[in-house]
Amino acid sequence: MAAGKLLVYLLRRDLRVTDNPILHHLATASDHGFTHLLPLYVFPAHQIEVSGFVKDGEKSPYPPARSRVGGYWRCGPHRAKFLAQSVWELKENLEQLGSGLVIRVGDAKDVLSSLIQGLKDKAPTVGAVWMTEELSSEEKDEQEAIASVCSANDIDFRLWPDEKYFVDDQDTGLETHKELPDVFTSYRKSQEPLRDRPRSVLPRLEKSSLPSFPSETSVPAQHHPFSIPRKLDEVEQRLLQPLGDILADAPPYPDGAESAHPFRGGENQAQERLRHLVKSGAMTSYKDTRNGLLGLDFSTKLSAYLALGCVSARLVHAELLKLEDGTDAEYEKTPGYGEGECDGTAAVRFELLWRDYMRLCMAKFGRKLFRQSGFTPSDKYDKTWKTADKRDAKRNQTPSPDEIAKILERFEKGTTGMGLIDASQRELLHTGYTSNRARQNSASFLSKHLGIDWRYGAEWYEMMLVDFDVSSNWANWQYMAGVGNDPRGDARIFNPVKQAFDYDKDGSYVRTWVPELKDLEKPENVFQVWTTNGSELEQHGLTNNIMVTDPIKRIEFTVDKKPKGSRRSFPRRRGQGRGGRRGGNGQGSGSPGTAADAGADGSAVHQSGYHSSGGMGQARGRGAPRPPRGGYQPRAQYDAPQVFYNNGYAGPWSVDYNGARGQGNYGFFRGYAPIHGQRMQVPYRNGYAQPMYFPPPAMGPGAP
Ligand SMILES: Cc1cc2nc3c(=O)[nH]c(=O)nc-3n(C[C@H](O)[C@H](O)[C@H](O)COP(=O)(O)OP(=O)(O)OC[C@H]3O[C@@H](n4cnc5c(N)ncnc54)[C@H](O)[C@@H]3O)c2cc1C
Repeated sequence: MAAGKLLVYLLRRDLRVTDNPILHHLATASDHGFTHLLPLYVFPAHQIEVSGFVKDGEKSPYPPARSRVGGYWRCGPHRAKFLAQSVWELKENLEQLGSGLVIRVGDAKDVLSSLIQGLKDKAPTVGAVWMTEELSSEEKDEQEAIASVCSANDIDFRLWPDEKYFVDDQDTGLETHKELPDVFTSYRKSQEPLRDRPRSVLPRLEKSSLPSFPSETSVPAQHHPFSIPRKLDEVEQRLLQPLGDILADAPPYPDGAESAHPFRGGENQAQERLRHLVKSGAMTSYKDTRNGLLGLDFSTKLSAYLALGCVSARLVHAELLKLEDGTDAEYEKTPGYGEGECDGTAAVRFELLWRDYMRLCMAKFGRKLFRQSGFTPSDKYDKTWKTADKRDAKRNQTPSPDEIAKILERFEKGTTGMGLIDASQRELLHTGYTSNRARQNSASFLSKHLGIDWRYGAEWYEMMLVDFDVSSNWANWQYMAGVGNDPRGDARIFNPVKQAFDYDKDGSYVRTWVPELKDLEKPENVFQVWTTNGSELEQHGLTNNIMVTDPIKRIEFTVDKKPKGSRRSFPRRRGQGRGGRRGGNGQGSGSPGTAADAGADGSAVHQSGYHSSGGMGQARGRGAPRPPRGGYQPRAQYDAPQVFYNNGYAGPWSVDYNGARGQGNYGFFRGYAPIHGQRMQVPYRNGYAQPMYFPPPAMGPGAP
């Protein structure tokens, strides 16, 4: 090996050669002084189980990579695979540039120490270690550990800013992270217009422009007791093998169900996906489709690539600019070509800013990201969570810790009896992905409806999500659990039945992922199977199904009021006309439970809670929930809640959203919400459920 100076570039979540500041610097600066470059990726033993790489007869020196609260694997099979593919593609791309990638497993500081020792007194010697800075606590600890290894060996260490985000850290206007507003809207306003914010993408690297890759024989082998296979499928297999069955008796993959995220990892795949999204018009229509639940293109599915740094947010922005400015003939036929920013592309930027914001919150609040009380200041925190851990449970916790453990298992498997939640959980289990809408509902269900420690959910997601990202996941869970930076806190609760009616009108999504329910006639039964009448249950072999006999939560969803201005039923109809489909559904005057529970206004009042406990134990609100201000806000306004309804607030509560939203829609949203309960009324006409209109009747089909 030639004499010289070697730079070790330790990659983590910057798995790309395009728009990579470190590689760009090495390829273009003439004064960095390195003759050799050793790009290094380490599968980190504390975050991903690496015992599959241990040689026969040996034992891993590292503890199992399990989560703290729920004891789950920290990285499940979907992300492990996607990560391996991304690392492999990075290796191939570096090789195409005339460089390479060394892949190792273990603790990064152990790997680095062993490399430094192995290269000691050889040429080239290790002159420096560089890595991209991350702001999460574990990654910061790792950075410090690497820095101390370097310092002990008299080696330079440098952290580079992480440039995979939308607005560059230097351009946010924040002097320190402490200045970050606690409300997203304030931060957003400080950054608008978003289209002007991102920096340009760095130029593509020329072949052979990087310092030489050291000869293979000079690079010390993986440290004991691990061995690294040379083929991608073997690496994948070693990562997956220790994980075993994630859940015993998990529902099988449903026949015919198609993953919304069938994508392979890697930066080429990311760029291909990005170009497809722009060319197909999916970016143009994003604002209208982003709340979809089934299919590939209702949303971008770029999250997993963004999380691993296979693509930078500014590259996404740059591709949108080509469409908006009409500067790339490839997009000539795409709607919106050359017409500037449209609602769809603006909404994508908006979401990318959310991602930035979650990361900045993490920087601001540090380890509070993982705290049960979240970002909430201790003096304002008064919650009690239900737990499966006997040591942590309050005395007389109801349900008991053992019962909570069973409830959690059913939540994870998707057998709660709440259709939307079960579909989402099964989709997640089988594919590693579930939509933002479904995630919000699942998180709200676990934390607010069931009152279970939200960290179980966050850890479960950490294991299962293909796109897990520490700040996006944990801060979104906090947000949904009411301990994060949602200004509405406890007042924002998603009703999964109403949400299902809104976003899965005919139940296609639930039918796809919970196939036991696919032949049920009425969506309301699909959304809560226990509401189905006895003969239909029997007909479909569901009579003894646990989702019927013991639903974890019952939400009374009454169908007994006329909507204002509504004229027709849900847009997609199967079978006969209105009367045949909606009639006699048992949800109106004859719905199960409603007659017995009829309240003063003739509609249902239902004590909703655990099937066995009859209470949520969450009557600790900080004031009555407010209706949204400023009229109906479509999702693109984002800060406006989709659903408000009571959860444990004392006293009768009556809100007329007609007035509040100013558009005359959603008039069904009124009445009393009992303590520990929710009661919703969907529009009801001639005995049939009516649609919840969007757009509002003033513009849509229900307009007078
Ligand atoms: C409980 C919960 C957990 C979540 N966990 C993660 C996670 O671990 N990793 C992750 O990337 N996202 C997470 N999200 C945010 C969001 O659900 C996903 O980013 C999105 O569903 C990914 O699909 P997509 O790429 O098609 O998103 P799109 O709708 O196409 O959005 C474009 C991009 O914007 C970003 N984005 C969108 N919504 C959000 C958001 N609410 N917060 C932060 N970034 C957002 C993502 O990078 C996404 O790829 C979570 C949301 C909730 C409610």
